[in-house]
Amino acid sequence: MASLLSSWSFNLQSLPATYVVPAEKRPGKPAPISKDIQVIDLGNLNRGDLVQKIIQASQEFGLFQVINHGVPEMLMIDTDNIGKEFFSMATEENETLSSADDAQKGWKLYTSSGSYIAQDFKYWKDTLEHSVILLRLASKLGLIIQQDIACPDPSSALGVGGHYDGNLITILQQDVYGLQLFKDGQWLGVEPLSNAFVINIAFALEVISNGTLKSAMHRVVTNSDYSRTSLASFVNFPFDKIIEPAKSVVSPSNPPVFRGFQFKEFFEVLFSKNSNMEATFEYFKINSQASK
Ligand SMILES: O=C(O)CCC(=O)C(=O)O
Ligand SMILES: [Fe+2]
Repeated sequence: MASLLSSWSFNLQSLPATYVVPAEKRPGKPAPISKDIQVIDLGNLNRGDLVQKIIQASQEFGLFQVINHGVPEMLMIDTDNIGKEFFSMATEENETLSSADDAQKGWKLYTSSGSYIAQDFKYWKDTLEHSVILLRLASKLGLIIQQDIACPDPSSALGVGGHYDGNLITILQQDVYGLQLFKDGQWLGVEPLSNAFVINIAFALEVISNGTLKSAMHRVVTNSDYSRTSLASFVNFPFDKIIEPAKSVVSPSNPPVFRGFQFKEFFEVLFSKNSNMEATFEYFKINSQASK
């Protein structure tokens, strides 16, 4: 395992060349925080209005925030602090925790990208990843804690490059600004709110909704003043689960836009297409004229 960024990157004067993102993918000028991204109060609406609001936000942005979700703010702060504490622990301690058989153990500790994303440059982040299997729901939940260290050159680096998540939805907690959403040709900043979860529509839900709900293209930028910790819970499926447009949403007048596939196939195709998300989406579309 390459050394964790957290162990060597403090007080660097310049960005090491391997972290310099190719010019066309660099963050460029700072994106404004968008006031259009909805913050939905789960405690304040009747169910019908709430469902409408969530559907609308999922169609329009593919990303929204929720407050009054029932998770105590103190617990969210404590969890964030545990993430920070973990990454500030002595390096040797962290690195002896990690080994080649991480996949079998159900957790991984790594720097830069996850294993299925092949990149010729590195992302400015460390990740601790857990895989939790919820047997009763027959689903899988991946929990990751990520840390983007204060970066010597935020305009040339990325915490995570632009991507869509492949799972059902992602539930995310962020403490410092960094998350951005791509919409209508521009990057919009997602406001960090200490009491909110960001909900991200991911590719499998776009497929299940037959393209009605849009998965959100997003990325993470770094900054030079603060380290950023985020916790993301990925609601996943067992790898052999068939993902396809729900029977209740397809009809002769609304034919399926995506073909059915095994969940694991998404990651295989993504890998075979060198992490090109658009090409991966196209691969699963029945008719490539279909809108995205
Ligand atoms: O750190 C974040 O806010 C988002 C991370 C992310 O997009 C991912 O890991 O898929
Ligand atoms: Fe993501």
